[in-house]
Amino acid sequence: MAHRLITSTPPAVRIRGLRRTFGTHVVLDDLDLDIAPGELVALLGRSGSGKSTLLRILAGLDEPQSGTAEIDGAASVAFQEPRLLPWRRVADNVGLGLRGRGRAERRRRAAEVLAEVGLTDKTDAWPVTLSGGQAQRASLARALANDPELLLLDEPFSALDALTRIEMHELVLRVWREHRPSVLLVTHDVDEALRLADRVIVLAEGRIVHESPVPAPRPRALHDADIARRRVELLAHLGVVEPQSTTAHQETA
Ligand SMILES: Nc1ncnc2c1ncn2[C@@H]1O[C@H](COP(=O)(O)OP(=O)(O)OP(=O)(O)O)[C@@H](O)[C@H]1O
Repeated sequence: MAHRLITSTPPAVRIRGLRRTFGTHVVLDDLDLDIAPGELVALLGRSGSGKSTLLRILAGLDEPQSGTAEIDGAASVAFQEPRLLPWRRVADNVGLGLRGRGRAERRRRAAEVLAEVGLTDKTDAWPVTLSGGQAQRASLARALANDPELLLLDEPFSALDALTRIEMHELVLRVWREHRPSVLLVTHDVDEALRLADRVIVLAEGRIVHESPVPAPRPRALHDADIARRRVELLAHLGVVEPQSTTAHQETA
């Protein structure tokens, strides 16, 4: 089943027939997906369903056995762990992706994106002195530094406490509104997906088994009937609740 977005503009990401196996284990199985320019897509799936593998392929960190993943422009990635180099100050970490530019230009751009994520006061700090939330902001700043057309986020909020996570949601939405990259956000958290995404997709057995556009304007109330119905639907596709409760909920929603 092909999952294509009907759009008049060419997609920012075009994935066709993607297949990745590890030995006999088929992780991605003939996967098709389009992401529109400026679209924020959340990717849900059970542990081991291949979410990170897909993201790594898009980031150029892994190769599929067959199929294509085309990106219109540059991609940057932020991981669950901030992955800051401990022997470099925050601004130098943020400037790492700006190879080919002079040191002064890297510093200037690092200062710009650090201001954007609210970390100006940590410009010259060592990574070890940052809180978890600050380190994740620095990681986001590094991903933004080269002004990517595609931002790949691999569970960047999952290790954060609930309040910091909400702050990060707001930050990502602000950055996204301002720069309008396409975003692919890998998450385990159905509510996070429903709060942030234009479209939520579910990966299982190497394929996209469900997708749910989320038309509600932001900020979103998670108790809204439409969102609540989508949550039950998504949980059913993740195998967390019985499919019949989706139907029951739909009838009452
Ligand atoms: N380098 C590798 N060598 C062998 N198997 C791998 C490798 N990378 C991933 N896998 C396997 O591929 C499957 C998918 O892994 P992946 O990390 O993409 O899943 P995921 O959906 O991101 O999981 P999680 O939510 O737990 O992070 C898993 O079964 C994993 O063990």
